Amino acid sequence: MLNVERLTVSYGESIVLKDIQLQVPDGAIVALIGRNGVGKTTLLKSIMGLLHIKEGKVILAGEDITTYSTDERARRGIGYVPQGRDIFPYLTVYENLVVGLDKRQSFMLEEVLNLFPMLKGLLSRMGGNLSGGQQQQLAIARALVREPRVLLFDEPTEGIQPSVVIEIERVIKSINKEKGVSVLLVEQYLDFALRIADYLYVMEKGQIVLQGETREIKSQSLKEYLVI
Ligand SMILES: Nc1ncnc2c1ncn2[C@@H]1O[C@H](COP(=O)(O)OP(=O)(O)OP(=O)(O)O)[C@@H](O)[C@H]1O
Repeated sequence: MLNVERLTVSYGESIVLKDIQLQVPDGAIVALIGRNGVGKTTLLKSIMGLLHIKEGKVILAGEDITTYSTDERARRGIGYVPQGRDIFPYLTVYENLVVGLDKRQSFMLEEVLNLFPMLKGLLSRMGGNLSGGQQQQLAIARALVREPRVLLFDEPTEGIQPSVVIEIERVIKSINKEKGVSVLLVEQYLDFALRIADYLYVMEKGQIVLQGETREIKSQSLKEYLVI
């Protein structure tokens, strides 16, 4: 579904991603893990077209989208739930969901709200008045209304209480199994990544240092890459 080929990205003179190869197969859940500052967010932003790519390609369903704008990538089916969630604080939950939405997509709203019953009761509440967990669910719902084929999550469990983490896990598994949405998630919460992902990539200093099927990777070797 999504292929990143030999991607190199820099901020000014400093190279932050070096020669990254990563694949999200059709219908798979892939987790990218690694310590703070190794380049995980930079990779998601590069896939989304938010950063200039120095070398390499991003391929979506066989099509080279490397030169496409962020909007064009979104239209072609890449959804993005950024770190910090980017909810509009002075828009209502409903407005946050539909802002910028095409008329064609409005019918998806009902279906998405069924995945998040909690949001149904909050539609007229201001986005800024929601808890962190509610905002995370709103950010996921907002991405889903746009019917992505592949969904990128940047640390969906960060700062979220355990009961909501379970809810988010349920939703991600459900959209993956029932809607066939492929998922790439960046995560520091190792147990969550191990529970949810079919395939894991580990990143260190801008490079992929370990990868494999989740069930085949020893959690001990993962911990070695994650402890400070
Ligand atoms: N806009 C920027 N300008 C310059 N350097 C940046 C910029 N954004 C990030 N960096 C640097 O690039 C490196 C990778 O950052 P990135 O945010 O991608 O890491 P990360 O693995 O997602 O970390 P975290 O888990 O803390 O979000 C870091 O050294 C960071 O300081």
